[in-house]
Amino acid sequence: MTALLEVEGLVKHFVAERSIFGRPTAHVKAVDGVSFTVEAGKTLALVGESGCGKSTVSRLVLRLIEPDAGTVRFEGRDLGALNAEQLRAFRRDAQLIFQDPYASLNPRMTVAQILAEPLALHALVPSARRRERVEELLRLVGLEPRFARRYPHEFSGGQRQRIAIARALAVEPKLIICDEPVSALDVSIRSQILNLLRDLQDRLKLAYIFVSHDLAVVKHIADRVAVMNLGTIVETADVQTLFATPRHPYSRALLSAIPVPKPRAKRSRIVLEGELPSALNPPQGCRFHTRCPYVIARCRTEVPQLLADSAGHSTACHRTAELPPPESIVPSDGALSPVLEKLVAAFGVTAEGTGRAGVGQVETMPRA
Ligand SMILES: Nc1ncnc2c1ncn2[C@@H]1O[C@H](COP(=O)(O)OP(=O)(O)OP(=O)(O)O)[C@@H](O)[C@H]1O
Repeated sequence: MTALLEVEGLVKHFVAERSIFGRPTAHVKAVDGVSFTVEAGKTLALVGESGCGKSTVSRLVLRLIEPDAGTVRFEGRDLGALNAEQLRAFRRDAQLIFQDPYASLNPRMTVAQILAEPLALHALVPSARRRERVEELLRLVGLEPRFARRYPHEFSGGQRQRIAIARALAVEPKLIICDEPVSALDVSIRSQILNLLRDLQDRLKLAYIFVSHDLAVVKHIADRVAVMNLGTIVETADVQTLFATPRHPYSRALLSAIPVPKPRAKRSRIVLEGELPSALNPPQGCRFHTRCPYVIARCRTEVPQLLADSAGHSTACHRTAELPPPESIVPSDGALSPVLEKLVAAFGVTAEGTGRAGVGQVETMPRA
């Protein structure tokens, strides 16, 4: 069966510097050969530190920017080969929800106008039925229909994200890209929005690409996870598999950086040593080698391929077979899974008091 979305070999380099004659002299390798699939009705989480290329992948998938190379197929059709009318139809099928709903909602429009706009644009509902559909959409995201007359500034952050979700749903999409949809929200309402997204997925058979730097949130929502580092995917697996047996040293470091809810709990956070590389000048060979505790000579010269095992767990690391099992390096006070189960219950905890790096960030120290 064909996946809803198939992304293959996607590349996007941005010009970072030009000579005085206007010729490009430096490029940011934002996305450099990314491949993944998303099944209908399922969630793929794209995780990684800030600047690893998650948002650029999202914009490429939605064809908001053109790739330098690679293909994106939606329901088997190459988006690069669509004519204007087909691209318009695709824009209905695939929607985007942003981190900051306030910035994405027009402050001068009422909620009714905001939700009616896509209905009119895609000629989905006759004008006489629009009010009814707006009320239906509000109920779908847990808001009262009487809110339709209000403006975005009259709502809380969580309510505004519900309005943004309702607007995305107005066109009955098959895929929604959620770009850090709960990062800007209060911890107390993050779980409400995540539960809403899951509930809507079950009811409407939606597929999500869930972009996040926060693995604790990802555990709660994803079916599959793709871990990105400097424009490439280094590991991809089912969510349970990735959390229980992360293979790539970068995934292990990211997982160990999830804050533990109990301040006194023993934890063994992996603090990486070495130079923090940039997408402007990524390291040769494996892009993680400057920070990898298991680096060998081969890693400095040869790019590791993303290779899948028979269970569909893919890793791009020359040393996958030789590394110690994650249990021996991650927690010092018990198995990984129970620790993470507690995190799920308490996800959304901040990085306060857990080290210098933020949530989802790997702490990197210069090598002595
Ligand atoms: N239009 C652009 N022009 C030049 N460089 C860009 C552009 N857009 C993104 N970049 C660069 O590409 C790299 C990847 O950026 P991207 O926003 O995709 O990462 P991200 O993982 O989504 O990070 P964040 O979580 O901080 O948004 C970064 O180095 C960024 O500075």
